Amino acid sequence: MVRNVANATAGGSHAPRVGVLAVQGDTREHLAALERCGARVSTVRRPGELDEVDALVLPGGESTTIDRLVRAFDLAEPLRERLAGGMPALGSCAGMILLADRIEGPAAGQRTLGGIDMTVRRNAFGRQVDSFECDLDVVGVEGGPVHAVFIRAPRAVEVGPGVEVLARVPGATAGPGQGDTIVAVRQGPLLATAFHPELSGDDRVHRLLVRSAEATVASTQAPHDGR
Ligand SMILES: NC(=O)CC[C@H](N)C(=O)O
Repeated sequence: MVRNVANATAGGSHAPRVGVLAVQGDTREHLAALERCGARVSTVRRPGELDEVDALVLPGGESTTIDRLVRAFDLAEPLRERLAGGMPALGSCAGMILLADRIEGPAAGQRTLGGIDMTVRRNAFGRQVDSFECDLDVVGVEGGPVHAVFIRAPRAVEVGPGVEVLARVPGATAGPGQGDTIVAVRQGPLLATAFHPELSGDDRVHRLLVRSAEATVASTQAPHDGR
């Protein structure tokens, strides 16, 4: 049951509205995590719904399918514009791929929305560790490591100078032949994780997004309209 906690943020200011892109992939767990962080939430399938949100989660799923569907729903250009315009966003797994400026050896015709200056490799952990879990220290997340669930996850193989690396999986965990691998990054208001933060019952990664959305909303509100 989804609870309305719209007034739960400190100072009684309006809680930000955070959308979850809902064309394919897992949305329910993200919506619940965002609500627990004090956001108002909604699903986004159309450009008009995108206009309503202050921030957006791009969930995991299948990045080629999500790419096809956002284009079919006329969402690709509006999404690119919002991302380029500074809307805070969190991309998880397939969502991380969508936020990447480049894919290594993309599937035929596959495009991304872009926003983060990095190259990602899809299904980067090979068969041995197709899916795995581990505890990771994530820069900016306080209170100990995050339990990270990886499902046919990508990794960043190259990041530009403006990209902050938030987490790496040690080579020993990532599997034979792998060095330390970049699995969480931030560039300005855009966050991406190769793992699924919505599946661990730990809302601290979502909280980073909601904080960023609160800051964006606060900076665009007139000084005296917060009552
Ligand atoms: N869990 C996921 O989101 C998997 C991502 C998927 N392997 C892709 O390339 O799109």
